Amino acid sequence: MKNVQPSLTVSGLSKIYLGTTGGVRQADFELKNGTFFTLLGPSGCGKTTTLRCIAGLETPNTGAIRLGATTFFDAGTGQHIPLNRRNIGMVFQSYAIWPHLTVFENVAFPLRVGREKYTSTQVKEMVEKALASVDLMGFESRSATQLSGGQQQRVALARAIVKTPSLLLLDEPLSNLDALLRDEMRAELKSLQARLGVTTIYVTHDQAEALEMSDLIAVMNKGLIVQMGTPQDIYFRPANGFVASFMGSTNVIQAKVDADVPEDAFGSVTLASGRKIACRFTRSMKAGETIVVSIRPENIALSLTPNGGQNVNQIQGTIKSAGFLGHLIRYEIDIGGQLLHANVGSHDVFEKGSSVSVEFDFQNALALTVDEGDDAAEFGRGRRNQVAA
Ligand SMILES: Nc1ncnc2c1ncn2[C@@H]1O[C@H](COP(=O)(O)OP(=O)(O)OP(=O)(O)O)[C@@H](O)[C@H]1O
Repeated sequence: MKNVQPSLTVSGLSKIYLGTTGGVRQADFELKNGTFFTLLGPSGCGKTTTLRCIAGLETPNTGAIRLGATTFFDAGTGQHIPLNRRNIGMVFQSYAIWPHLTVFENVAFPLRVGREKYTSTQVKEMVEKALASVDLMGFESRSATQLSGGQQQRVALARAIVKTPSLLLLDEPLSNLDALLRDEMRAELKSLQARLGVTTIYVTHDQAEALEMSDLIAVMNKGLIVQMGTPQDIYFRPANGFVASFMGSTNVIQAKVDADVPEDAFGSVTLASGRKIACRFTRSMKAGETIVVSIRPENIALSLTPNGGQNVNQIQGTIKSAGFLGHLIRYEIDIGGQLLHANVGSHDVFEKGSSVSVEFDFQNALALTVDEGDDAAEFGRGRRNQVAA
């Protein structure tokens, strides 16, 4: 890492909207050149605010933003480079394509209004290159209104890259497309970004999108970056209960720590039912602390009689419901007032109401802190405990 010139450095960035508590607080990140970086989090967590500060559309309250040797913004020195001098390409959810202009003129727009002057041959070359990158050759003279949603999105992308930006900012660019097209565009967008090698910041609230496309993800909650890491880090090693539950597909149940546990160790916790289980702790925790335990549905085995084994938790539960998913059945199991989901092979059929042995390895039960500001009790029930198939 040491020898790589950081492409974008954001340090101590805060922007809180006047008279509100909304915005972003103390965001810090450094992106290597060419990184696909995603700001991921629920609605209102501050993703767009962060992006707008980097673009120069908002003036931060504190912090600094640097791209290589260029300071975009520094609250300490008062430096502030305006948007049109940051060489940034942007695409938003609403494509902001001009309906009265042709595809060519939409893409050429940044070349016509910028400070730099281009000859008509240069404009033609640059627009054609950008249109070829998004697979829209031959559409130059079409009116933007004669395009499908997906094609309009490509035009917006072509316009964002026509000046070969140093930074590409994408704010939920796929959310207006239907599910099938969205999937297709994810792969296309990722390969276009890799081809261009442009550092990209992508805003989304869609976990799958973030996992599939990113080199690095920052999960945000209530204005704060609560975890930053690779998709694998975020998925397999969530920093706390909020990240685990936000990433979906996991059981998040409330528990209390039985005795002090050091970092990177196994320890015992007590569930709401009074049942004790062993968990893996990635950080030290104190006796009596309220925590959440994350257990992935695919790591739970069900049987009519306990199989037991070394380093395996065994809890008795009752099948509440079953959902057939083809190759899997997704069971909802009551374990003494708390609900767990288990995805098991569809050859293992259990009747509703039957008593089952619920088993999972100690190491697959991850003890996590409850995120600051979130109510621990919220994690043990209701929506927070819902897991996607
Ligand atoms: N111009 C503004 N004035 C006042 N408050 C604002 C303004 N823009 C955003 N906010 C508030 O700041 C918070 C963060 O908003 P932001 O748009 O950054 O969230 P987000 O994570 O991008 O959400 P979404 O996914 O819904 O777009 C929200 O509470 C929002 O209501």
